[in-house]
Amino acid sequence: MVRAKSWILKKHFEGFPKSSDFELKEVELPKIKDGEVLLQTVFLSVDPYMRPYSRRYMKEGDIMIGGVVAKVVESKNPTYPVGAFVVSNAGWTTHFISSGKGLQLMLREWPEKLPRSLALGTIGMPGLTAYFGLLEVCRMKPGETVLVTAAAGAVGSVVGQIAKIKGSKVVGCAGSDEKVAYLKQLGFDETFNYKTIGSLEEALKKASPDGYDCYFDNVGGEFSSVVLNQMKKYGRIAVCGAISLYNDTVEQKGNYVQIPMIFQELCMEGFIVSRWDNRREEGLKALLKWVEEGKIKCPEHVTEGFGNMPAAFMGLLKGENTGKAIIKV
Ligand SMILES: NC(=O)C1=CN([C@@H]2O[C@H](COP(=O)(O)OP(=O)(O)OC[C@H]3O[C@@H](n4cnc5c(N)ncnc54)[C@H](OP(=O)(O)O)[C@@H]3O)[C@@H](O)[C@H]2O)C=CC1
Ligand SMILES: CCCCCC(=O)/C=C/[C@H]1[C@H](O)CC(=O)[C@@H]1CCCCCCC(=O)O
Repeated sequence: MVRAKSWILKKHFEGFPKSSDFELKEVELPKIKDGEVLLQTVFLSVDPYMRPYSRRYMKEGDIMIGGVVAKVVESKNPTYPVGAFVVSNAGWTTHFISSGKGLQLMLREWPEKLPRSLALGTIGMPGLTAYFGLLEVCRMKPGETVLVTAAAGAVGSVVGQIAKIKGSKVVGCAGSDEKVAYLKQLGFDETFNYKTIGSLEEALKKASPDGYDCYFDNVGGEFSSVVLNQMKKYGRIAVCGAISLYNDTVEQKGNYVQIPMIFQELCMEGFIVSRWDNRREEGLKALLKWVEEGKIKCPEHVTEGFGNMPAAFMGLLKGENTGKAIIKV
């Protein structure tokens, strides 16, 4: 018999999450039936969406939502033999039983030398978000100037690197001098620490005096209102995330967007990466190829130990991670 440990949402978050909002529970899993598999989690992901998602879609007592990489340890389903690795939205749990529904076998061509954790980051959901957000929503063209926020994170670091591969100038901002230095190593052309600049308007102007063709928006809020006035004519804004707002208890009142949108004839589009589920394999293969060619580097911030998941999640929301935040069981 296998005992599964799971992190439960004990109390809905009010403002910034607290340790007491989570509870660790242990249950004995039943024997698997025909068609089922028993999986052992190897890596887990913490992502910003878990904060707004929990309020909208979860109830107290539910297992925290999230993606994992897991290994098949018992199988009565020939599609998932013992030893196979899968990606699944199993949530914050060490073991689980599945009928196979929702399991995604890892790419057959996954190279031995690449950490499987990348299937939760650069060669997974965040990498696909960068790929489709930049190429399909921003419709970036060579020679254009791209601005990306939360640039040292899982999505932002890939956006910047794809934009360089595709021949644009990239401006990235992040919340510490170490992160900003790292962006330079990734090949970003201009970078700044948004927490230490005097004036955001001046920092944006200095980085690109002619303005921006594309804005890959990971943070939303006041920051993005300022960016709107620095967009070039016919600029495109991919509204990917709004992490600066996720922990708010009182809704922020921002500037209206219409005037800059009309004068500059901007296109602003929100998106969820699952829109391109039918092109998932194309995106993953492109990302894997760039990683293998050394054109995309894959920073990771790995926390050891399943017991540290709440701390890793809160750390992500505080900006402790450079690259993808991963938990190694
Ligand atoms: N639309 C979609 O389908 C998807 C959207 N997303 C969104 O993309 C964004 C980035 O996600 P992801 O790459 O996984 O996370 P990251 O790895 O970028 O981690 C989050 C980062 O956000 C930054 N941050 C935290 N608080 C603030 C704040 N108040 N203002 C500005 N920055 C802040 C921190 O970096 P720093 O130190 O620089 O502040 C932190 O490291 C999120 O908004 C997320 O919701 C992600 C996946 C799919
Ligand atoms: C205001 C919330 C913005 C969340 C942006 C974000 O980070 C999205 C991440 C998605 C990721 O692809 C994996 C998910 O499950 C996240 C989506 C969560 C909300 C989906 C809602 C879809 C629906 O209601 O149909």
